[in-house]
Amino acid sequence: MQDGNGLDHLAGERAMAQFDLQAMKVYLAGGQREYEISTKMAQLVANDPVFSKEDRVRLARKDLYKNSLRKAGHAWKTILEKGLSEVEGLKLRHFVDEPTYTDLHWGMFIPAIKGQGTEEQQHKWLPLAYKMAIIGCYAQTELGHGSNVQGLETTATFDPTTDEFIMHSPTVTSTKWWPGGLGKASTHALVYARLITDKKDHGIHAFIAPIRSLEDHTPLPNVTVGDIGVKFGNGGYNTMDNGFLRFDHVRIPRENMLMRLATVTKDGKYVRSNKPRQLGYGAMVFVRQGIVIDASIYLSRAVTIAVRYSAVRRQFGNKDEPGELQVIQYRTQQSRLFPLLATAYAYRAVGFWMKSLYADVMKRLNDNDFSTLPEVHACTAGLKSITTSVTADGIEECRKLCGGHGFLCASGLPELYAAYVPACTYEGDNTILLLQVARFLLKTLSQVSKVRPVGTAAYLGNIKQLSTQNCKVSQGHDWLNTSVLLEAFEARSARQAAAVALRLAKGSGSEAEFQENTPELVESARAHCQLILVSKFIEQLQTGTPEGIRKQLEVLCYTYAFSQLIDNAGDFLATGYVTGNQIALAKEELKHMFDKIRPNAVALVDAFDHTDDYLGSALGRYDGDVYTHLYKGAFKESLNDTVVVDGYEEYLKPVLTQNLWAPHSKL
Ligand SMILES: CCCCCCCCCCCCCCCCCCCCCC(=O)SCCNC(=O)CCNC(=O)[C@H](O)C(C)(C)COP(=O)(O)OP(=O)(O)OC[C@H]1O[C@@H](n2cnc3c(N)ncnc32)[C@H](O)[C@@H]1OP(=O)(O)O
Ligand SMILES: Cc1cc2nc3c(=O)[nH]c(=O)nc-3n(C[C@H](O)[C@H](O)[C@H](O)COP(=O)(O)OP(=O)(O)OC[C@H]3O[C@@H](n4cnc5c(N)ncnc54)[C@H](O)[C@@H]3O)c2cc1C
Repeated sequence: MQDGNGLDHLAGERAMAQFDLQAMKVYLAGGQREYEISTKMAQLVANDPVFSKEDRVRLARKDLYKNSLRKAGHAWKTILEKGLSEVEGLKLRHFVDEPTYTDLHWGMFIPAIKGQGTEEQQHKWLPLAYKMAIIGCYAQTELGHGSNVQGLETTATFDPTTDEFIMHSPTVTSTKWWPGGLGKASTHALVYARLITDKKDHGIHAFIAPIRSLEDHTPLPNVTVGDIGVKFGNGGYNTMDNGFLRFDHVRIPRENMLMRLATVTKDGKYVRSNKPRQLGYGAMVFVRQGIVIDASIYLSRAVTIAVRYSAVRRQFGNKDEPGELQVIQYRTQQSRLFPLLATAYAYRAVGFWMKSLYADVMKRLNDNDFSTLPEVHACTAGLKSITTSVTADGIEECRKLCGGHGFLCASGLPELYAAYVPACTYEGDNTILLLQVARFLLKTLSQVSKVRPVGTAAYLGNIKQLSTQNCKVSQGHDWLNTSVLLEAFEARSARQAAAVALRLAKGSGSEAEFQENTPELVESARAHCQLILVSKFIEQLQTGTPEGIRKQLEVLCYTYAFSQLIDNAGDFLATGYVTGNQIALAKEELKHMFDKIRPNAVALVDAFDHTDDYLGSALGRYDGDVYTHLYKGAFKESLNDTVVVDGYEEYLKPVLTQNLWAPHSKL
């Protein structure tokens, strides 16, 4: 059997690297301490058989889910027994690499209580949640409404005679539908419902509703709850018990309404705090900011697989070189693969920045400073949208880049895609989120003469200059100036936003006109987000990047920016800021960047430091021994458990042995 020469090829690839690999690993991990924790947790998970991912795509749903419960329980036990810190626990969860109920418990239930609960409520619920004596989920979406949160139908009606809320699901469409962890695991749900006091509807508020017995886990009286069914793909998101939930006049104590933003008194009086109601969306902002770095991780996994495999795989050849060519040598392969590699790096850098942005807004909110909230909302919503869409498409592109073998589950790519693609929908449908960004841009532009825009919208303060001056690039290397590049992205975004704002301003201001212009609004939001991504990648590079990796990061940064410019050339040209010739010059520069990436490509994906266990891919193995492992893998296929397939006697043999012509055959 041919072993594909994989080992030799990747060793040769690694020898070509022109940067400090270790420094890059530390940079991508977010620092030396994070790097050490990451390495430790990756080993811990890889060496523990309970966390094995083997056969995940072959398990029936019930077994898959039970195994996922086993892993989550074991993870929790490991965290407690080893006394792991929060950062270590999160890393452990990361390497376990399975969506599960604990994600929603820690990722949304707890943050929502922290953000919306009073101090007293936090003291009551958080200790229980922290020791997992209760398991919580985030029950917002219903069968009838997900994006339109204000349209939710579940009611929480206050009964002053008993000092309780009556939780009720009045219609089929009011059934809670989708919450992760709700289906089978949760004991409590954070329910978003219409608050009604004295027949008055005060809109959507959050309530903690017990849903399962803490004694035997059975649903509480008048609660109907279960799993919504099998989802897209094998394995993937099917380890999660996304659930449904209905209440039939279920009573909960008044104190179970989270009352930081609004209160209902014992006698039924509704009192709003002076804090903005948008703080009720805080858990979503928290998760959205984290999704950007997650996008980088998922994309980097796919890219690692595709780059390593492209260096191992050989097809055709040319007269000038002996043997067949590695497919990574082909320009078309590079032009599809290297921008994705650069994108994974870009999202990592921007993800780091998002963390600081979020930390800053939290500090401000604690000091009752709400001034940056709209910008942070636009940023988190927009970048969540762009990065998840690009990553989902990027994983699929990596699958295609691996040819036929990419279609096998052994490549790791189909399951990666299935687990990732719902990120385009959950935590806000990506189009809905871009429309939020567009509304923010319109509002900012409408106030630009009075209020100087700040943060990521600051460039809109220069709208006049950006609308009148054109791009100065006359030779390819003119593009290798970050201010020239940034100005191009700023001008394109400012002009697109201004154009649609002007069109709307000329109209009657009706909702129908707004709707008519939503495609352009979405495009302008996308342009704004692409500008943020490019500018923050550049900014991150300019702030203390170690010498041994700076050059490579610059190459990746230009690769990212040029590919964005070229992929969106239509928009750039339509704004009139750049010419066709300038785009052509950027294309040439991009090819030069590919030449610089090529000798470093394998080392650049090694720097992501994904272990073989975590990647779970025969094509993306560190040693490049692809063919041996694909071949060995086939013997794990359950159809090969017997040499003669089950079903032969009943169904194959009769076909083979009847020896009759089909009645109407003309053969
Ligand atoms: C192993 C064990 C080990 C243990 C170890 C530990 C393991 C731990 C593991 C931990 C891992 C963690 C990972 C988590 C994973 C999670 C997975 C994901 C799950 C997915 C969850 C979900 O899927 S959960 C549902 C999300 N469902 C949406 O996402 C609905 C979208 N729909 C909207 O989001 C709104 O509905 C929409 C459109 C804005 C209209 O809102 P609306 O109706 O109120 O109307 P408007 O548009 O008028 O907005 C009114 C004004 O609010 C402003 N504004 C709007 N939103 C704002 C906001 N967020 N912040 C600030 N401001 C905001 C806006 O800008 C306006 O401002 P202005 O008035 O100034 O213009
Ligand atoms: C795997 C997964 C996990 C989830 N986990 C949770 C959870 O834990 N808790 C929870 O509460 N929810 C959860 N959800 C639900 C999720 O948050 C919603 O599905 C999401 O917010 C989208 O809402 P929707 O389903 O109502 O889509 P819809 O809004 O019905 O979208 C359908 C289509 O209509 C378009 N559309 C809708 N409104 C407009 C508009 N105004 N303008 C233009 N286009 C529009 C959308 O762009 C989309 O193309 C989960 C969903 C998934 C898939």
